[in-house]
Amino acid sequence: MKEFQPFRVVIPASSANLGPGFDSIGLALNRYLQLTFLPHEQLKIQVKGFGETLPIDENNLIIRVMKKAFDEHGQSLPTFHLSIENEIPLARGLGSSAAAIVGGLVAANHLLGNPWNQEQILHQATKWEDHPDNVGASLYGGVMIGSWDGHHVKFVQIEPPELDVVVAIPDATLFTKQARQVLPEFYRRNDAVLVSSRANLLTAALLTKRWELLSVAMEDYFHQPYRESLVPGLSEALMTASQEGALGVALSGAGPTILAFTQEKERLIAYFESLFSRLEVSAVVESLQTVAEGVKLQLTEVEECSTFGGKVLGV
Ligand SMILES: Nc1ncnc2c1ncn2[C@@H]1O[C@H](COP(=O)(O)OP(=O)(O)O)[C@@H](O)[C@H]1O
Ligand SMILES: N[C@@H](CCOP(=O)(O)O)C(=O)O
Repeated sequence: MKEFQPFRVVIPASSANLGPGFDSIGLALNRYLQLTFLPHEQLKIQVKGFGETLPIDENNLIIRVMKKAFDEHGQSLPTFHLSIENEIPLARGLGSSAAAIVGGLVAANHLLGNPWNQEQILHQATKWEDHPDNVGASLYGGVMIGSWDGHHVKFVQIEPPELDVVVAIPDATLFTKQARQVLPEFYRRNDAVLVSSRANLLTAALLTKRWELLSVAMEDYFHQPYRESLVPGLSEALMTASQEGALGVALSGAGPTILAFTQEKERLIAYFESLFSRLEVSAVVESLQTVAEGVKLQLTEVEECSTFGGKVLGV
C-alpha cells in the first residue's frame, strides 16, 4: 500500500450554457461534491448524499478518471478509501459529472506530485466531457467562458454576477447524453446569427453588469427549443418567468433544472413553486449562490476524517 497524507477535494456544482452560451459558458454554484481520500490496502468507496446508485468499484467515474491520469503517467493508481459526500443531484443539469471529473483529476494530480498545472487539468477535464463549460466553472469558479475545438481550450474566467440564483430542480433525471441526442446537426444561418449575437450580448452584459439585458441576452436557439419536450415547465418558464421577478431564465445545462437570475428571489421561488404544482411535477425550488472560487484541495489529519465513521459500502 502506498502511503500518503489523507486529503480532501471540494468541488462546486455548475450550471452550463446560461441560454445561448451552449458548450461554452459555465457558472459555479454553492452545492458541493466532497471527496476524502485515506490510504487503505484495497479500494473502498463510501457514498453519502446524492449517488446511492453510483458504482462503488473501479467503474465509478472518479476512479476511471484517476486511473487514466495514472496510466498516462505510466503509474498504477494506489489503493485508498474514498468517501464521496455529494450535494449535487445526478443528471439534473447541475454538473455532477463535471464535478466528479474535476475531483478525480485534481486528486490524481496531487497523488502524482502535481505534474499538471490548472490549465492542463482543464484540458484533461474537457477531453472527458467534450465541452469546457461545466468543468471550467468547477475548476476555476465564477463564470467560465471557454472555446474547445476538440484539441485546445481557450478561456476567460470572470467574476460571477452579484445576483441571486433560483433553481427549480425536477425529481426526474435527464442524462446529458440523451438531451444531446435531440439537437439538430445543422442550423439555419439566421438562427445561428441571432443566437451568436445573443451569446455575445450575454458575455458583454455579464462583464458590464447590465442586468436589464439578461432577459434578451439569455434567449437561446441552439438547444433549448429542442429540449423543451424533455423538460416539464421549460416552455412556460421561458415565456413568463421574466414577469415574475426573473432577470434572465435558462435551462441549466442539459436540464431538467431551470435556472433564473433575480433580485426578487422570494417572488420568483413562489412563481416556480406554483408553476410546478400546477403541472403536477415534483420539483425542489430553492435559491443558490454563485461562487467565485473553484475546486479546493486540503490536506487533512486522520482524526479529521470523521467521514469514514459511516458504513463502508465498497469492495
Ligand atoms: N459523484 C459522482 N461520482 C461518480 N460518478 C458520478 C458522480 N456524479 C455524477 N457521476 C456520473 O455522471 C452521470 C451523470 O452525468 P450527466 O448525465 O452528465 O448529468 P449531470 O447534468 O448531473 O452532469 C452519473 O450517472 C454518473 O455516472
Ligand atoms: N453544454 C452541455 C452542458 C451539460 O451540462 P449538464 O450539467 O447537464 O451535464 C449541454 O448543454 O449539453
